[in-house]
Amino acid sequence: MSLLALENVDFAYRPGQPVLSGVSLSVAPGGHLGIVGESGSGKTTVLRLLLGLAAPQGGRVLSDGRPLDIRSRAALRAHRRLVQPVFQDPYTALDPRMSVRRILTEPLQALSLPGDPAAEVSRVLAAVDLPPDSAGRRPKDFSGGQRQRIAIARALIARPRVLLADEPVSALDLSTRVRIIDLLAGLSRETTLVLVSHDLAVVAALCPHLLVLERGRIVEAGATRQILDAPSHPYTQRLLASLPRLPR
Ligand SMILES: Nc1ncnc2c1ncn2[C@@H]1O[C@H](COP(=O)(O)OP(=O)(O)OP(=O)(O)O)[C@@H](O)[C@H]1O
Repeated sequence: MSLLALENVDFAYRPGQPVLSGVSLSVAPGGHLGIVGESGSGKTTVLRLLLGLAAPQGGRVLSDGRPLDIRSRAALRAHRRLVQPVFQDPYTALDPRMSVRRILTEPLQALSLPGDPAAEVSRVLAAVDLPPDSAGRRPKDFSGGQRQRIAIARALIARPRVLLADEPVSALDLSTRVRIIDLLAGLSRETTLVLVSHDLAVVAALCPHLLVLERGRIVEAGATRQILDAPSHPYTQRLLASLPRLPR
């Protein structure tokens, strides 16, 4: 069964201006999914719906097989335990006034998760390769790549089954990018990644499944390697020609 799905979803921020039309997708355990498309094609909006930050006007979002009603606090809490986000910019994603310990333990409190917070903080800091004494420091004491590690640790502390990542490395320099990609690639089998990225090399490295969005519609979906090798839709062909390619 899928962990997360969109079924025939329509969405508009403003009436009469559709942003997503008839979008269906399904995230199976371990089936890392990459989402690509031109700027404005609706990638971030797909992630917002998957996160439960907005509800579609047509179709439905399935959370662990059940229709998600974001008006229900209980349903949203259950959904947040299933799905956690990582955003693009590690500089704005972390509250500068908080210690790393507080940043990391906040989701535990918000979701009333069991377990010893100190042990959980140690667990996730180790998972993202940060030293244990990071907990007492503040975001300003860390580099961009280290801040993104903190953001990933915050997402992981709730032991989500799906990590939704919106351009998680595009704000980082090249060598840091590679290290964060390695970190995401090494996620435990229990965590499935849904990744939006402009960088096809990043998507190809992390996601065996790919979905191509053009102006709010899916024009191609399937095995990443197959689509990159032989894109069947003209939009995908143009997109591949205009985006950075994976060196082979
Ligand atoms: N909060 C909003 N209110 C109104 N329109 C919005 C809002 N957010 C996005 N849009 C519009 O919805 C469309 C899709 O935006 P979205 O951010 O999902 O695209 P994207 O593919 O993620 O783009 P990018 O790659 O530039 O981040 C765009 O036309 C955008 O202008």
